Amino acid sequence: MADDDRIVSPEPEDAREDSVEKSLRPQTLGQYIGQAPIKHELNVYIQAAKQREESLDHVLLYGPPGLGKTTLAWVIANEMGVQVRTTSGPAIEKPGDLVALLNELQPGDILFIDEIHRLPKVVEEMLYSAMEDFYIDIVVGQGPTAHPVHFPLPPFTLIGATTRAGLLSAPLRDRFGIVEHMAYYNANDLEEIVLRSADIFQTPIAPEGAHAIALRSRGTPRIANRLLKRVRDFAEVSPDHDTIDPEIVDHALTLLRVDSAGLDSTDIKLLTTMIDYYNGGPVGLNTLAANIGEETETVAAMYEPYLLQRGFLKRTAKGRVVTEAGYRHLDRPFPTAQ
Ligand SMILES: Nc1ncnc2c1ncn2[C@@H]1O[C@H](COP(=O)(O)OP(=O)(O)OP(=O)(O)O)[C@@H](O)[C@H]1O
Ligand SMILES: [Mg+2]
Repeated sequence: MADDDRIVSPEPEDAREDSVEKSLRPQTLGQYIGQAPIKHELNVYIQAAKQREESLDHVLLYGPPGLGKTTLAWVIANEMGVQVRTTSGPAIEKPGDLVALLNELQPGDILFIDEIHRLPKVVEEMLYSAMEDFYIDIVVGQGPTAHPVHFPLPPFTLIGATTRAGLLSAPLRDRFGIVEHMAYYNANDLEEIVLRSADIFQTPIAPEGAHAIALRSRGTPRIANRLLKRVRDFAEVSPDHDTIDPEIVDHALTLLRVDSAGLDSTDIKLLTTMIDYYNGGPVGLNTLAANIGEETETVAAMYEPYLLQRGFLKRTAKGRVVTEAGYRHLDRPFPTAQ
């Protein structure tokens, strides 16, 4: 199965899912569920910036895909009462693309750059003066007529989002006054997100049903919303379930091969390969990836983070090791030292 076909992939499935997501996006900090420490901090900075009638300091949001970075950027714009322009690192190919974007900003506006770790170096370097002192120097013309032009910018806020904070250069990272790490959501927050989305879809759901979906959503709102949509289909065609309850959730997600902890068949293959062929580890990531027929990068980015976070896997100096909780989840006896 290709990675982007995984029902529990944290990446958006397609353009259709993208548009459903837009309809589910909270508009205000009050509607934004979970991430309490981040909301609290941002609320202070937003109120302070508004009182001083200044633009908000630049914000860097980092964390795994699907946790609500893009959503939060729109919420911030809404709370500040400013416009937001969105783009992404790979979309800004040359300095002229950045100039065009910056040129359209009104004072206080937000420029949102997704996947900011993928900005070309020349563009990144232009951002330094833009972020720090609100100007850029560009060279106009070619050959003997080329001359530098000093281009002042309105005060603006850059919001950068990245799943790979470690790939950002220090000079860029240091220019963000506000740096927030997005954490996986707990089951209560995900339950609330599912209930809110079901309300928007006008789908009847029991709180226990929402909780059952939450437990299988890998700490990720995007996955919670996707599982809700799939379960809703099952509930709608089922003669004896008009409300989503734990029974129909279990039925639907078992058919879709998402287990009680949100693991799919690849996650399980990964863990059982480690147990059956390597005594639970330690195993190197490359070896493991080759064994289950996946790219190392894919295992590192898509499978491992959640297994680590759930405590089914741990990293050691010698490689990855299946934990006792991992064995228990698979109903396998944990080997005791002899
Ligand atoms: N705190 C939240 N409360 C309610 N819904 C949320 C929250 N966070 C995210 N969502 C929902 O989850 C979906 C994914 O969020 P979003 O697109 O912002 O994720 P992302 O972190 O930008 O992902 P990516 O890294 O793939 O760009 C959206 O449909 C959004 O409505
Ligand atoms: Mg996003």
